[in-house]
Amino acid sequence: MPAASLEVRGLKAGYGPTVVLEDISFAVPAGSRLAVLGRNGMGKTTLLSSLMGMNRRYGGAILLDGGDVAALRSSERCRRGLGLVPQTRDIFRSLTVEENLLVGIKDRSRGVIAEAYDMFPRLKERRRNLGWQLSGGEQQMLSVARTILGRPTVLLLDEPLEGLAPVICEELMAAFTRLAASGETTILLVEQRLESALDFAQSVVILERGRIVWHGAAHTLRADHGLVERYIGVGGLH
Ligand SMILES: Nc1ncnc2c1ncn2[C@@H]1O[C@H](COP(=O)(O)OP(=O)(O)OP(=O)(O)O)[C@@H](O)[C@H]1O
Repeated sequence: MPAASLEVRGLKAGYGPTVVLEDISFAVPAGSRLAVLGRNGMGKTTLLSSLMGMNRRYGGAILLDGGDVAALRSSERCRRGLGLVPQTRDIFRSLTVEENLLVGIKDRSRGVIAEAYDMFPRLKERRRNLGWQLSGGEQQMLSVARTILGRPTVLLLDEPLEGLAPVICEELMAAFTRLAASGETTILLVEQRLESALDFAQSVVILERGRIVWHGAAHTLRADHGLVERYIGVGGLH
């Protein structure tokens, strides 16, 4: 399946009675790469979980290739092509790498696991290891690989580089870039490492207190240190 477009219109969402996101609107063309930036606690994770239908929505539309999925439950949104790699790296710690991948293949044949091993050869070497025996970087690769085996047409990545060594970050970013280049997945990346996010993304939205305060091209943000200091913090770019 080719990548899908994503359009969010007037999304208002939060947790129980607490409204976190207000009036969120943006569009991501099919096959493109968007970075979602902002300081801690500004609503980035809430945005991704709201797109997946994992918390409360008060209003607004979420259009996947033009079809509104906002009223659908999470499992149905997954079936329609949304895939999330959560910040918590949710792998099964007591299952092997291969067993974790089998969970991700949905109704496809076991052979597709080779795709995950092509993407991250390290996982093949460790295929009989249990989840808890993996390093943080390997756990993240497994979490990403498992989501990708579900063939998402829009992939949501929540701070995939958090706490990882630079060499592992490079390996992950290279894999995301290859994935984006395949034309099969539109990618939304939430990331604190600004340089990596701007190297990867074509466009950017910046969240502040649950609202979009800036939306534009990655190269425009990179060139505007004043903007970076204002919304992301001093030292964001080197
Ligand atoms: N389960 C929850 N119940 C109530 N409020 C929550 C819940 N999770 C997050 N929030 C609140 O929502 C706001 C946005 O949090 P969120 O985690 O989306 O921000 P973030 O930009 O992803 O931050 P970080 O970079 O620290 O992960 C914060 O004020 C937070 O306290």
